[in-house]
Amino acid sequence: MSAQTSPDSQKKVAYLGIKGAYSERAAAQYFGSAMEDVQCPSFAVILNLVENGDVDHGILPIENSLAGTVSQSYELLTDHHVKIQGEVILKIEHALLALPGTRLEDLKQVRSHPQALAQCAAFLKAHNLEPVSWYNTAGSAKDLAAEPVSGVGAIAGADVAEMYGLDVLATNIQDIPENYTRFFVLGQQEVPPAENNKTSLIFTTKHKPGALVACLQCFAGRGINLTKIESRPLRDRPWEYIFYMDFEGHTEDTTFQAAFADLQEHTAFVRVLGSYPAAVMPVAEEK
Ligand SMILES: O=C(O)C(=O)C[C@]1(C(=O)O)C=C[C@@H](O)C=C1
Repeated sequence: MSAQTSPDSQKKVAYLGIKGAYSERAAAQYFGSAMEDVQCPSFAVILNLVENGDVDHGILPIENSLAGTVSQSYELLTDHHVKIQGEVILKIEHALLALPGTRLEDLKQVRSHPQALAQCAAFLKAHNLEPVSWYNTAGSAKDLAAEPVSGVGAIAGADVAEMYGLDVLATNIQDIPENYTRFFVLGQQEVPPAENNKTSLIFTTKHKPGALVACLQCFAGRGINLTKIESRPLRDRPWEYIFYMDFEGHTEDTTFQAAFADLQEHTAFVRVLGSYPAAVMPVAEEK
């Protein structure tokens, strides 16, 4: 982990990887220049830093429109007491990078973050390339440049090639051109309502027939829109599940408060992960 020095007024923001990583771009999209980078080797380090107040914010990828949920992120949000304060949606366009002079047909292996490898599965298969997991997209490019290995490429954003002295062999190699990752902005405190809010919460049901329907009805019956639902196994209770849900609204809205009070009657455990301003989808660039 390394922090780059900057004026005191700037927010310390922890993200996975190094300059050029998608998490760094998401952070820059959200905070602009008011940010001091705290580069982290894993998502777990980010959560620890935020929870202990060692940074102001953390950036955590939560789901990708192609590869789905980043399950480790949900597990970390369950285990750590932090608040979701915002969300960012970033368009992800992957490129295949390699050591200068390498041709596509020279490559046998490609390194990248598992999420990026999953998003480019069709390209890798079509070119008979073996995916190799790396801690971060930009990190896989930097490490390849620092310790060159022939026959190995890296998947990262195309502009990362220039940063670390690599060639771009192919661009837009994700399975579907419209590829987006949603990130949470984490902090320690709740944030006040903005114009369009969302609230994320986790709960377990009372494990009886209709329990989940009753939970959903607390919100549906009050006209509160559900925007995401996800279930994960409870690690210590096989075949029981924890539910992650995102709703439109803020915990300070009276309707939301009524729904939440009702929900507490139907759940064995419930926790609000945070209310935050909803992100806007990036506008498609003119071709
Ligand atoms: O490796 C990176 O650059 C990251 O920021 C991580 C991450 C992820 O875990 O989803 C972020 C966005 C992309 O979807 C691929 C990788």
